[in-house]
Amino acid sequence: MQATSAAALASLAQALVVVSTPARPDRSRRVTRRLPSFTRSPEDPPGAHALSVAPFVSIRTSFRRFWPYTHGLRWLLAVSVAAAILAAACEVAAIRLFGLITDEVLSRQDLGAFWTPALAWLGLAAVAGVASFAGAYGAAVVGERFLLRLRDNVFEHLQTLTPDFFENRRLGDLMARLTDDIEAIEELVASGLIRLITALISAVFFAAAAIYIRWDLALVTFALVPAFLLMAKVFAARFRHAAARERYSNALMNSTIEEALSNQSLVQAYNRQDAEARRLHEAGRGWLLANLSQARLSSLYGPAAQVIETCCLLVIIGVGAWEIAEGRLTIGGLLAFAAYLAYLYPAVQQLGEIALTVSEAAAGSDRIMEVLRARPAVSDRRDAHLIAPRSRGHVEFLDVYFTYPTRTRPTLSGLSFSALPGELIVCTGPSGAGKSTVAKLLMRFYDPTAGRILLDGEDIRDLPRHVLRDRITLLQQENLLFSGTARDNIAYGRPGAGQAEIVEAAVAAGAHDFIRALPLGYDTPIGQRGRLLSGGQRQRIAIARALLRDAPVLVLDEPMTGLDEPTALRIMEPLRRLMAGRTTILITHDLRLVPQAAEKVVLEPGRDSGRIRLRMSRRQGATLRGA
Ligand SMILES: Nc1ncnc2c1ncn2[C@@H]1O[C@H](COP(=O)(O)OP(=O)(O)OP(=O)(O)O)[C@@H](O)[C@H]1O
Repeated sequence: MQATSAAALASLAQALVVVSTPARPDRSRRVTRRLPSFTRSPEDPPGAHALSVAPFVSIRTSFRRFWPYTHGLRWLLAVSVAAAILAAACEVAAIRLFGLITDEVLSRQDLGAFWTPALAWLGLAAVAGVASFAGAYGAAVVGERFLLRLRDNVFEHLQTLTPDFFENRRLGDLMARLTDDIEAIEELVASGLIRLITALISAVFFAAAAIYIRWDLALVTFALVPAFLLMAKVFAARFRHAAARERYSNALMNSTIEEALSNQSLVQAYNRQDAEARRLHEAGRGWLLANLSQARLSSLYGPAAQVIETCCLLVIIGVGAWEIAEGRLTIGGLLAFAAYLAYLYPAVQQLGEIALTVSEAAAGSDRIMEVLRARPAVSDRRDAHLIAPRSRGHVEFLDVYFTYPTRTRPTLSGLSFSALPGELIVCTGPSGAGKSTVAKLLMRFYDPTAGRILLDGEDIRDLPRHVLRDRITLLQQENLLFSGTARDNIAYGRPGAGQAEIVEAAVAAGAHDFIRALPLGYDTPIGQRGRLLSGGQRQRIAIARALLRDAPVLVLDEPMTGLDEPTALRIMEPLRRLMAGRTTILITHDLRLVPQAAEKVVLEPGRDSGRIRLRMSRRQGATLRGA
């Protein structure tokens, strides 16, 4: 008889535990993906070498680095934790009521005793519901605001880096860092922290409640808790490597997609669609392998935890049945005890899972830390100051030497020239001689290795970079336009410019007529990088933008590139208007459109030493501007 009731109890307890086991929250808002080993795999498609693996940083260092971003959100973080704790406390009390109902109502078959605890239970459920909502929503607000703030900050930092940083990286990889990796940090610092505190406090609550009912029985079952934690520790180390591998293959895949799609006209013109599809397939396969290995680890973790949980359950049922038979425990007491454990183990298990999520998040954090550690090739001096409020536009290169950081041979060796205010200097020479490098040095994208560059007699390193760049307009070889409207692109030269000024600049640039003929006039979208326009039209928009900017120094880097002769001739007039009254450095290897008499700086790669020699000829007479 006793054996039958013990068996019934056991199955009841089992059912209770199954039913009352709380739903486990998603471990991560991102899909978690893991892999055990991390070396660049032979499956990596070509181009993988352009990606680097971020060095591992300790989780504590990552946390300390990003914790300040929670500033102003910490109160909400505390509220979320408090609400989650309140919800857990309500659950503890509800389980107690359940035990009470079992003993007082079900065992004694006394319906009269049912109503008071039932109402109390209902009240607790309502409070727990509100608290859960507040906790979850509060955590979401903290997480999202944290993400926004961190992304803004990382993006701002990226914009302080000089163009060489971007030239040495793949855009898809940077995009992945600004999206997925930043989310990973959020899981480490904001939602991860909330989950950790909540799980810890829930574990303490349910453990205390179980001890309250039967401390000796509780101690027996707690003995298995360290097994959970040990298991999580073993898994966590593998997860970190797996996540790093996944981050890497994700970035590789993003880069492949970004490059293939942004160069579609080239891909199609060269019939390379299949090759690009294969490249993406290989990158996708790498990602697939990474995800499958992660899935293996995740799938192993669940059943392993289940085994430990089942051991605990069997101990409770066995000992509990015996205790009831001995009259030392009521059925309600055993059920409540089992229910507490049913809540306790997921909380403990969640603690273990948080360790895994944090390990995974750390892989994303490593990649963001790497970006944040990057320093611009040039920076403002502490004592950088504004010299004259208006620049005359006198540019001088004094014995300038320059070697690119990734090169050993100098690109410029002892370059000297001077452009007086309003003067035109033509910088010419064969391809690769260093002409565009002159523009990069003047804009301070790099600093000379030796020698000085002066603007109005002051070393440009003594000027704040934004002041220097306000005084120089760069019209690049490749016309860089945004995907907005014609108006947006011209106004980019001077934010806040009115319609009349925009039209005036467009008229002077010879762009007004074709813009007016566009379907929506100035409001016509010009496509990604202005690709809905012709090369000459793009150039004229760029000239209008430069006119609006109205800086005293103008650097024209191969302004006729890609234009046929008639188009180039049509551009000459707007260019002349742009150059009028400005110091102009015209970089070109094509002297056909440059008057013979223009003053020239000729860059020549040296024949014997491989160094670059400078020959400069200054001639008087008509210049392009005056022609
Ligand atoms: N970011 C860079 N990092 C390393 N080397 C570079 C970088 N940019 C240019 N170089 C090298 O510096 C040299 C000069 O390049 P630059 O672009 O100044 O030549 P250029 O005279 O303007 O050529 P072109 O007329 O073909 O545009 C080249 O050998 C080039 O490979």
